Amino acid sequence: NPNYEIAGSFADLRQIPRHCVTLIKALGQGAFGEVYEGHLSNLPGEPMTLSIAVKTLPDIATPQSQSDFEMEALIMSKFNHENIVRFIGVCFEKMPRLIVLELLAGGDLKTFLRESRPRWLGQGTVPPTPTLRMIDLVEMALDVAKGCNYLEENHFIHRDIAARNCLLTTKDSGRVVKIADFGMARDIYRADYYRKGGKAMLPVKWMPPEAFLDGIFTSKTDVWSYGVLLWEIFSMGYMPYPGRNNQEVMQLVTAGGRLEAPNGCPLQIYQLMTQCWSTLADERPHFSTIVERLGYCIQDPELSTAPLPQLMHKNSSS
Ligand SMILES: CN1CCN(c2ccc(C(=O)Nc3n[nH]c4c3C=[N+](C(=O)[C@H](O)c3ccccc3)C4)cc2)CC1
Repeated sequence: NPNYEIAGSFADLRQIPRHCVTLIKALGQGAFGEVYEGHLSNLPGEPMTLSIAVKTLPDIATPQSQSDFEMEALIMSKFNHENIVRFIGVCFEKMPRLIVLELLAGGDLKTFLRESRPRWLGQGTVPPTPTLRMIDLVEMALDVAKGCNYLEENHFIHRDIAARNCLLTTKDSGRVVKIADFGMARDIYRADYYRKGGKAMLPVKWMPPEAFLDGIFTSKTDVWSYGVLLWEIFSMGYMPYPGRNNQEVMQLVTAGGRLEAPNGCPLQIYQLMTQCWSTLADERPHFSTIVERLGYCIQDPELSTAPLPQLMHKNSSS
């Protein structure tokens, strides 16, 4: 499994002195402990104070989750790409242990999409905030595709590409989307996601048949998941296969069923999604092809200037 090529030990991780890190406020509940916004200052040779994100491991963590935590840091420290969250360093000298990462202040992609739906204000949809345009959606899709292409080039299988695992630098225009969670790849690396609750925990709605039937994972697995992420983006943050549970989705997909085109989705985007969902893994495009095709979409004036369809219902739960 190519992911085992992650060599190096934890000693290689950049250690940051604890006094350089100041926690400001909680950003959200991580899988381990809290994720905080913070400041990094007084680093030798670095006069500036940096805004950072800090993942903490609670003192009461088990030895297993301590090594999970270290493994996640080791994985992220290997990457160097503008569409993957930057690893800055670790503070393992005392509890709580900290992983210091680039701050992405816009929050996660799924929440952003749902918040960006034109709002329903009685007699019609009047967007109080400038709503997104089609080109914004294509640019966000292209950001994630570039990050995925980097992972594919480096023979790294992510295993959990989904809008919930991507973060934005800002909600405003000029936003950049980055892949920011490597928890699934880490669990598999430690070969113990069964410890984590096994099948019930698997992101079935983002997985191809060979993955949920036979446990086969390759970069073509990530391509299938990326197709579902594309569907998430162009549906403005819907849960895929609305109204169906994991079991029903597995039956539907193995029988050849696929997600339908989101309302108003450009044809060439939906065609790209369906190619990502080819039953035969080898028929799914490489991420380099996906990057190229989305690049053309951005150049297409027809598509990129199209307004988003006014979703004619409230911000429903789906
Ligand atoms: C009004 N809104 C409310 C929400 N708000 C936020 C909400 C969450 C965040 C946030 O978690 N930012 C992060 N920056 N860097 C990392 C982050 C998380 N990381 C992690 O590693 C986390 O584990 C992670 C990874 C992927 C997705 C979620 C969480 C690394 C920022 C703004 C903006 C303003």
